[in-house]
Amino acid sequence: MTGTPVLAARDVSMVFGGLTALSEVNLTLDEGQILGLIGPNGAGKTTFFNCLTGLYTPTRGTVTLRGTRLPSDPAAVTVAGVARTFQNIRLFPSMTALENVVVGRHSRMKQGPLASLFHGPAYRRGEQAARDRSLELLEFVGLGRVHDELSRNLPYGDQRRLEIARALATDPSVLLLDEPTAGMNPQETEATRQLIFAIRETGVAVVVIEHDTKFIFSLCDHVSVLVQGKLLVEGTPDVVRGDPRVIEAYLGKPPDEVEAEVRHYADETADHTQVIELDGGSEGDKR
Ligand SMILES: Nc1ncnc2c1ncn2[C@@H]1O[C@H](COP(=O)(O)OP(=O)(O)OP(=O)(O)O)[C@@H](O)[C@H]1O
Repeated sequence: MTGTPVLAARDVSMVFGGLTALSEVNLTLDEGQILGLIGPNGAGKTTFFNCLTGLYTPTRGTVTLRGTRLPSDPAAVTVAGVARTFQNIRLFPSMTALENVVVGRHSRMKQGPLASLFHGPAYRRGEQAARDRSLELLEFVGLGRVHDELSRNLPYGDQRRLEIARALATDPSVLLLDEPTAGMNPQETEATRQLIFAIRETGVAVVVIEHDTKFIFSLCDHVSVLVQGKLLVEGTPDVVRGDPRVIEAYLGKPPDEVEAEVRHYADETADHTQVIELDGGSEGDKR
């Protein structure tokens, strides 16, 4: 792909005291791409997301969005067009699903303090537009029917999707998802895979952290593998899953089991492709 990447990290390092959590990590995310970030526990994946979203200021290196350097300020990064979800769900439990999404929408609104103080017509129009867009997004993620439920009463999988709707409410160019299928059953995981394809179709590029490699390899155009804070391998799912260093480092298998693992993944993917074709899968499936 040519042109300026939508998101680029160059030589990002993050040192906590004596611990180097990230060492000169690079990432290039192109328009329309779904990129997977995998690696063992403690590899630095969430730290990297924190550096991309301004929560941490990298010790060294830069992060740019369409060529412009991003500030070390999470709110400003959101306004610039990078949204994220967290590994641990961070909803407002006593608010409804709709209210949670409207909160995300507010980061996009340009209401001045006087408008909100006097609740004038401009304020009311803005609030109505935020509500309408939030309802649309709830429909998009499959939660329209429960928009009035308190978020704490929603099943776990729905809470994860609600977080995605709230992130989308900020109108991002890039969406970062930290373990979006953690704790989900296979049906919910598949629904999430389809949702991410649908998000890409709306023009949002996506980076996904996930431990479920089957999910990552069947979802992503490009996969980066972090091990001990360093980029070990990157490339297409085929390149990455066939790399013995990945299987050995990531799955902790001794070399003589590597070949069996590679065969296992290849077989599973072949089976999966067949199911999708029988079901007449979407465009996203065929990528
Ligand atoms: N704020 C912090 N202060 C000190 N050390 C930190 C901080 N945040 C992360 N670390 C350390 O950085 C390393 C990378 O952690 P990180 O959470 O980024 O890994 P991860 O790949 O996301 O792991 P997991 O898959 O378990 O979520 C770990 O050794 C962790 O203890």
